[in-house]
Amino acid sequence: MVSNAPARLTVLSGPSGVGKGTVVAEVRRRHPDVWVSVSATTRRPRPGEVDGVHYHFVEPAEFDRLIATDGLLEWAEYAGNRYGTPMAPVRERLAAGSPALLEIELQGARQVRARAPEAQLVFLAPPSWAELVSRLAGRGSEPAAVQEARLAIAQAELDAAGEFDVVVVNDDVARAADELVGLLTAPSPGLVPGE
Ligand SMILES: Nc1ncnc2c1ncn2[C@@H]1O[C@H](COP(=O)(O)OP(=O)(O)OP(=O)(O)O)[C@@H](O)[C@H]1O
Ligand SMILES: Nc1nc2c(ncn2[C@@H]2O[C@H](COP(=O)(O)O)[C@@H](O)[C@H]2O)c(=O)[nH]1
Repeated sequence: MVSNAPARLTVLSGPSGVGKGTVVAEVRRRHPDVWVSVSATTRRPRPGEVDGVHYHFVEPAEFDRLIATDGLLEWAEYAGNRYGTPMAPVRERLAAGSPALLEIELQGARQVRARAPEAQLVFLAPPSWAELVSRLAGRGSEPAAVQEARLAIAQAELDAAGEFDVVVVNDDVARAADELVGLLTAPSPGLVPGE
């Protein structure tokens, strides 16, 4: 199963509210051995989010330090906050021959492509624009102005779907998770980013 798959770095990207976190949670419910990177962010935690589990919640100065010490595989400013993938855990996973999954936005996906061209880039798309708007509003985790900002970014992200190796439509969580599991288990060459 997933734990026996060859080492591969997979990026899951897609607009805010499309369901990336939901689909990854379903994949991990079925396959707890799937390893997902925990990002660093300057965003404040939402209710229920746990430091070190959902994100490493850091102050801007600590994020500056991570950048300055080349501690991030990629990072981006998104809707007023910064987000980045800690480099060391990803390198350790891949060097040990184990796959790694990143759930990140478009700018970060582009940086991974430039730094690790063999990475598999997967775009999660909504079934429609109206459904994306409805999911983001329905989640209710951001005020209306922040939802608007995220939707403005989402337009550009949807336009970039063609840059990805695969597009998975999240019309149904179970079906999208099936597809993602298939991609995570597909054969690929090994890879250690930054080497
Ligand atoms: N296939 C689906 N059908 C209906 N609702 C869904 C589906 N997938 C996810 N959702 C719902 O959409 C909302 C947004 O999902 P989620 O938080 O996983 O999105 P996300 O892409 O991780 O967002 P962000 O990038 O902002 O973190 C949630 O309320 C979730 O329950
Ligand atoms: N470039 C990166 N993007 C990341 C990372 N971790 C998460 N994200 C993406 O940011 C947005 C907003 O996330 P939210 O939790 O505030 O809703 C979303 O698209 C995430 O996928 C990262 O390390 N690098």
